[in-house]
Amino acid sequence: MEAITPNAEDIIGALKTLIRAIGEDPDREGLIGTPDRIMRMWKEIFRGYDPKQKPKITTFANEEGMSDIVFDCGDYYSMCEHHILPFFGRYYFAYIPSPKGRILGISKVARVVGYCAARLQLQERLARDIVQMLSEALNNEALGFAIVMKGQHLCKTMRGVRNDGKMSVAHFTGVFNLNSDLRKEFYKLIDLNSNG
Ligand SMILES: Nc1nc2c(ncn2[C@@H]2O[C@H](COP(=O)(O)OP(=O)(O)OP(=O)(O)O)[C@@H](O)[C@H]2O)c(=O)[nH]1
Ligand SMILES: [Zn+2]
Repeated sequence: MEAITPNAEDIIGALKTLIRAIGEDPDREGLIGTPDRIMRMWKEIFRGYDPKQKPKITTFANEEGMSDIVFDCGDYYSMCEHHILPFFGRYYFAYIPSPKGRILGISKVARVVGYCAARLQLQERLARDIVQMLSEALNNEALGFAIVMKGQHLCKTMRGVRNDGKMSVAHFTGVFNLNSDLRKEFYKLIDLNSNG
């Protein structure tokens, strides 16, 4: 199917229609700039569709042949594909480099998380997209990846079922799948990094 690339006027017109649909006047002073603002905001929060904004993932030769667990964690913000409402939370990531391969520049994990999250997502798919992109950057030579994503979905808190909206996903590859001791070490690192 051919991609539709509507022009700014069409997008602003569509947003005005939606604003009218909720019973508002898109031409009143407070709302006059809103469609344009949403259009610019979507460019930013959905930059994950733009290949030009794909982060460049710096890697280094693993000169010492290390195969320790490397851990990183941080926050993420994404949008659920069912309701286009935010879900967000903490991610906990680990990998074990190939002793003969390459290692990741560690800030690139957060950059990849941010890029993959900037799409209409499922929390489950987001976890896999992150691992896939980082694994490919290491020529799929790393020994294994682990990721836990905790998330709060506004589509479960501010509407619908209206409960606390918490969801967690854990995804493992390679040695993390094969070795339960490694998974335990990973969960210990999550505990160490969860308080304070
Ligand atoms: N597995 C998964 N489900 C999600 C995610 N984000 C939202 N959902 C769920 O997607 C489902 C969509 O269900 P539908 O029945 O089609 O939509 P709905 O009528 O708005 O459902 P309610 O939220 O129960 O009112 C809901 O159960 C949401 O909670 C996600 O990241 N992963
Ligand atoms: Zn949703």
